[in-house]
Order: sequence, then structure tokens, then C-alpha cells
Amino acid sequence: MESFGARLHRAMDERGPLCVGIDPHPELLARWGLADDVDGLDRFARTVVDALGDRVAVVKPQSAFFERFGSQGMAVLESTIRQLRNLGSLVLLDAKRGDIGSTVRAYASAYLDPSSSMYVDAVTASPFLGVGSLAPMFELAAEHGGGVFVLALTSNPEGASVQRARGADGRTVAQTVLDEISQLNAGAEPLGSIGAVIGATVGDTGCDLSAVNGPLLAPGLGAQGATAADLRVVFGSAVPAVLPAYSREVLTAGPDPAALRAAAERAVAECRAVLALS
Ligand SMILES: O=c1ccn([C@@H]2O[C@H](COP(=O)(O)O)[C@@H](O)[C@H]2O)c(=O)[nH]1
Repeated sequence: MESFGARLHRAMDERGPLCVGIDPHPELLARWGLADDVDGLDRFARTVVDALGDRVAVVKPQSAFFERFGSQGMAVLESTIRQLRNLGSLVLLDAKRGDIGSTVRAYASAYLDPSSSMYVDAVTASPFLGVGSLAPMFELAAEHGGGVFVLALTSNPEGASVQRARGADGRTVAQTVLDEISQLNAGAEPLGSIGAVIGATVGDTGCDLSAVNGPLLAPGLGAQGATAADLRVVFGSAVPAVLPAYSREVLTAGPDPAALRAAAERAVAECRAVLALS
């Protein structure tokens, strides 16, 4: 099967460098005139899927907002994933999973095994138990053409105290994560399938991104304060590998599908302009 890196590279070429999140915050449900219940969740997700699923490269449902409604919310998530796949968007589930390796194997089955009802193109993962503990995800991703985005430098201000801390060899934790991702992606063309998450809010990363050879997911744009122009500051010459991610910035334009599409088009145009300067 074609690798996730290759599929993502093509999707970004064809549809533009943009990932839109489905984050049904209670405030957004209210703003859209929807109830804060499973029906509201379902209508919110369907509206985003119908408006953007056939034109955005990657759609990123935020698992937390579905999980808060229990098994019914998870059923909506499964149906959202199915609809997105039918419309051609790559689905990146933002679940930030991580655990000891034997448990990570179960997470891998849940998200990266094609026989699972929650099968997605890629999933986010936390390396706090060591990047090596995520090996079962990397293995299943490689087997089935999936991808994994590993947290490196997150967009929230609290992340820095852990992620910029230095180990005995002088490297930051973030650089150590990136170096392990580089090894996993070595030699992959046109792009490796193991990505890194680096917030657009983080300023100078202090990291060497030159060998990552995988997609760099950049959340933090819009609602968290970063702009497309910040992508150049954060990513420098690695900017062509950046997948900019917006959630609330685009979602607040809804529920009108035309307004959602216009917001996504604005975001992709701004990002394209920055990425084209490289
Ligand atoms: O470092 C990270 C990693 C993940 N996220 C997630 O992205 C979206 C951001 O939403 P906005 O509305 O665009 O702020 C959200 O689902 C986060 O959990 C992140 O923000 N930063």
C-alpha cells in the first residue's frame, strides 16, 4: 500500500497545505445554535464534513470532544471518520495516545488497523513514555500505509518546561524526539510517514529540523495567536514540510457551509503564500 507520507504529500499538492480540526467546543455548539448534546455534536461534525471533506487535505477530529459524550459520542466519531474517508480527506485523529509498548499495541489496533471501526489515516501520539514505546504504532502504520504524529514542541506555553529541558547529552527533549523520528523516516520519499507536532506559537525551536524528513504538524494558528507568517520563524528552511492546522479559526465561521469553505480557503491561501516563499 502507498505510504501515508506519499499520500499526504499528494493531498497537500492537490488540495493545499491545510489541516482543519473538528473541535466541537461547547461554546462553538452554542454559537452554531446547537445543543450541547450528542445530536448537536453529530450535526456539528456532519456540517464540517459536508462543507470541507471534499476539498481540505487533512481533517483532524479532536477525540476529546467526542469522548465527552461517551459511547454515543464515539459512535459519532466513527461515523465522522467514515464520511471523511468517503469524501477523500485524509483523517488525522487527534488522540495523543501513549503508554507502555504492550498497551500502545492496542491503541495501534484501534486506530491504524484497517479492520477497526476507528481506522484513520494517522493518529497523534505522546512520546512521554519514550519514543520507543510507540513502536507498535510505527509498525502497524508502516504495514498499512498509516501515519503517526509525535508531539515534539507543543503549542501550549506549559509544554516548554518539559520539552526544552536538556538531557545528559545536551540535547533538548524535543530534539531527542525529532532525532528518533528522523531515524524512522530515513530514506523515505517523497516524505516519511512519521510526523512531528511543533506548535506555530513556539518561536525559535532551537532544534535542528533538517533531517526529520516527515510532515510537521503546526497547530496554534488562529485562536492560540499564531499567524501564517510565524511559520517561517518557527520552521525556517523546513517550512515546505509544514502542515498548518486550524480549528476554531475556521470553525467560528460556521455553520454556513459557504462561510466555512471561505474561511478554509483564506487559511490555505495565507499558508500557501508563506510556504511558497521558501
Ligand atoms: O501542540 C498542540 C497539539 C495539538 N493541539 C490540538 O490542536 C487543536 C487546536 O485548536 P485551535 O482551535 O486551532 O486552537 C486542538 O484540538 C488541540 O488539542 C494543539 O493545539 N497544540
